[in-house]
Amino acid sequence: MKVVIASDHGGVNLKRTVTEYLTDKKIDFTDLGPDSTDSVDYPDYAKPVAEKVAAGEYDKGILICGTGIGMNITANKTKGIRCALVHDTFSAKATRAHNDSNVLAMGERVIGPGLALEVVDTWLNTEFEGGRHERRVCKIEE
Ligand SMILES: O=C(CO)[C@H](O)[C@H](O)[C@H](O)COP(=O)(O)O
Repeated sequence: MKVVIASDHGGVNLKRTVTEYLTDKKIDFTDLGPDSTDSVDYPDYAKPVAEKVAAGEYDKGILICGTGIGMNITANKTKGIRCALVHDTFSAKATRAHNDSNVLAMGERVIGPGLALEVVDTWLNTEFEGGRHERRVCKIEE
């Protein structure tokens, strides 16, 4: 699995925690930045992640800002992206199983690092169920 990840300044610390987890799990990932807490604009980082996932360069994307909301809104403007804003493991599982979400958005100012890693682990390791959900995902794409 190939993962692309980015944040804004409000998500850079949680992004470091997540990239350490990805490294530990030997998951192939690319970090599109930023590397510091200097203020940046989240659309500048969310859009490239969405475009790379939509183009098939990566299987999944992870976006982290203060709330996750701005990055979630931005990513979902790209055709083919189903970005889910998630801060609990039930939703992490459900959005993979039912929505086949291909980008995960989280907020560093919302969730602690321990739960965030559980969310990431659940989201990366849950398969799409297909069946009735396939029909609904097709309707989103239409
Ligand atoms: O996009 C967001 C809100 O929808 C993120 O939380 C941003 O990280 C936040 O807006 C950044 O705010 P700041 O006051 O410039 O740090």
